[in-house]
Amino acid sequence: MLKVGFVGWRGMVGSVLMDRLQEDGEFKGIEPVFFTTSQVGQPGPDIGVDVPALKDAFDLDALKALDVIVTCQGGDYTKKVYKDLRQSGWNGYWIDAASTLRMEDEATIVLDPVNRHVIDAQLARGAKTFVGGNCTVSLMLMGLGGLFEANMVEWMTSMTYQAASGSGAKHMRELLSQMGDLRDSVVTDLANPASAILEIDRQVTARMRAGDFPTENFTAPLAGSLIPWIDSKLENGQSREEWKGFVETNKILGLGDNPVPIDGLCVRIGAMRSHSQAFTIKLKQDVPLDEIEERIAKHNDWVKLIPNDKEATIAGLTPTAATGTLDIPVGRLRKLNMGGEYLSAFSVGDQLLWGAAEPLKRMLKILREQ
Ligand SMILES: NC(=O)C1=CN([C@@H]2O[C@H](COP(=O)(O)OP(=O)(O)OC[C@H]3O[C@@H](n4cnc5c(N)ncnc54)[C@H](OP(=O)(O)O)[C@@H]3O)[C@@H](O)[C@H]2O)C=CC1
Ligand SMILES: N[C@@H](CC(=O)OP(=O)(O)O)C(=O)O
Repeated sequence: MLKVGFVGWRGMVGSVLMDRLQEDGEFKGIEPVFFTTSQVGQPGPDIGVDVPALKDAFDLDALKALDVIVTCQGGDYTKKVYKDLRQSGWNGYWIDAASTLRMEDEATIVLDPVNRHVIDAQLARGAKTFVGGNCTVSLMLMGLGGLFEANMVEWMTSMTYQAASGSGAKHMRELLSQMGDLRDSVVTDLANPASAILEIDRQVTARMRAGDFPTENFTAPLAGSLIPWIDSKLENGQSREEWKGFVETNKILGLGDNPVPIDGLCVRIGAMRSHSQAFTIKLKQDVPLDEIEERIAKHNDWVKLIPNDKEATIAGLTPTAATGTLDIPVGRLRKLNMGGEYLSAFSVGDQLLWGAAEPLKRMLKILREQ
């Protein structure tokens, strides 16, 4: 039985991973050991099987006793521990949610419904480091995998609408605080249907711009607004989140010297935990829409084709519909005015499930079944 260490299990991504492992009965097939950076010696989580007290996540000797380490603790932890652990001779499997190692040669980005062939080839050549992809990239590939599988994409743009959870738990709280603050600022006028909406709007805008509006985490108002920048700036003017769209997609697909050009703008919006994306796709050929729909729908068990009409779209193609589910709704599929090779699409997905925890859970299962 594989001895599997979990680090970062009580964080937001880690908690979702714990839930999914329990739901699928995965703990029964492994010997789990739980680690912490702050609560050494405290009892481990209740997962339906006995677990030892929490161990120190920086104790290399304790880590070296493991066959597999699964970490959702974040990039700083990976930076502190991974290299020393490998240099100490540990040759176990490292499964990581953080971006730190993703583009390293020794790392494979895991999204098995899309790149099981790449994962299997890497395992066969002895690879030991497996990293979950960026959430927008994984969610895009879960939605449009059928087009990439059929080698139909010449290039693509992705314009994202990313939820607060992508920045972490504190940011989700801040979004709600901002929403509540705005509502509180006009509560009396709002209750009066005869009040002037432009006066309410003036008060709300003044509140968003006020020095004491809660923006400590986002550093800008998000509720009632948006933030068209995610992560740091690169020299070419892209944000780091935008850069990941091209490099990670092509690495996941194993396209090497023949990458598909992908670029776009990443925008934070006031959704809680589901990311949305609008795509413009240049196809290699003018393929009929019904064939495109079929390829998308048949690619995996989670993609859910939403008919391109208003009722179906507003019912099924939203963060409200997708959150908390493994569904990847894809809709707004139509040919654009630019010509038959130009396709639009819109997709949504829970960024803590397929965007973070689910690929890691499935990688652990792949190792267990080897
Ligand atoms: N948020 C996201 O959307 C995504 C995140 N990731 C990666 O996962 C990493 C972790 O992200 P996320 O889960 O959001 O981080 P969290 O901040 O929720 O958790 C990280 C760690 O903080 C510690 N912690 C301190 N106080 C608390 C508390 N009150 N409740 C829970 N944990 C606490 C825990 O470590 P300890 O038990 O040791 O104290 C926990 O493992 C990120 O840094 C990123 O690399 C990847 C994809 C998406
Ligand atoms: N950057 C993503 C979340 C995330 O954690 O991405 P990555 O795993 O690539 O660091 C977002 O803000 O929505």
